[in-house]
Amino acid sequence: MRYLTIALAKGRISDECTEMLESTGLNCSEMKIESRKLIFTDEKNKVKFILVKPADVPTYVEYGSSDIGIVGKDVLLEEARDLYEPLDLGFGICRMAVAGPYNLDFKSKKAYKVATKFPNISARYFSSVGMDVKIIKLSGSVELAPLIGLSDVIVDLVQTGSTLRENGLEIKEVIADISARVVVNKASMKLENKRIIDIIERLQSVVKRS
Ligand SMILES: Nc1ncnc2c1ncn2[C@@H]1O[C@H](COP(=O)(O)OP(=O)(O)OP(=O)(O)O)[C@@H](O)[C@H]1O
Ligand SMILES: O=P(O)(O)OC[C@H]1O[C@H](OP(=O)(O)OP(=O)(O)O)[C@H](O)[C@@H]1O
Repeated sequence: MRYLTIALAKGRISDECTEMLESTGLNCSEMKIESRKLIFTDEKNKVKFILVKPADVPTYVEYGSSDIGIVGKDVLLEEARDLYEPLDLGFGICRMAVAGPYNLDFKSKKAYKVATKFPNISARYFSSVGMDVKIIKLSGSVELAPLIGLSDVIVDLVQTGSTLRENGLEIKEVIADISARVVVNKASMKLENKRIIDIIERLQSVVKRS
């Protein structure tokens, strides 16, 4: 039996990911130990886990280097890869939103400058509402951009709203609800259907219980 490979997003969602996988009976406990190791093997279940940057999870899965991936919906919307997305895991919950200063009249629909880590999501959203915008790609601390005149608004993730509030910004429009999702390579779903469906069903039963 060949190993199935599961790509996990490093960072914010990785702990909840490993906990959920562990509660399905898979063994990835080694991943919780602080180390620089990026690949882990569950010999009993013939599964390998790889730890990659969130934005790279869809790439590994689309090319078949991983059969399964677990990653935020924000990354899936931004990367728009050709994958199956069979399951919402119900954690990593936040929203993708347009935000700007309290005094900005967003409804005036003028030609805004938009700072964001998500240029594709932003371009699609503003085109769908018929607004002509200039998109400025940043890598983080996006809330800073309107404060120092780099942009008029931002498109970013909002969870508690603290980052917006503490920088004098508010949500103008919500673009999408975000949470961690399971994705599957299309060929793997055919070739390893039974094993992959088994993992999805086990994850699904843990999601229902939580
Ligand atoms: N404030 C937040 N609240 C809840 N979930 C979030 C929040 N910010 C990000 N996420 C979710 O967690 C995932 C990982 O976020 P994380 O901050 O670890 O990575 P990143 O900063 O997007 O990636 P990179 O390390 O490449 O910069 C995101 O893709 C998103 O789905
Ligand atoms: O609504 P909140 O609970 O304040 O969370 C939202 C913040 O969390 C994320 O940033 P992150 O911490 O990943 O840092 P970043 O700016 O480097 O992306 C996101 O980009 C927001 O800035």
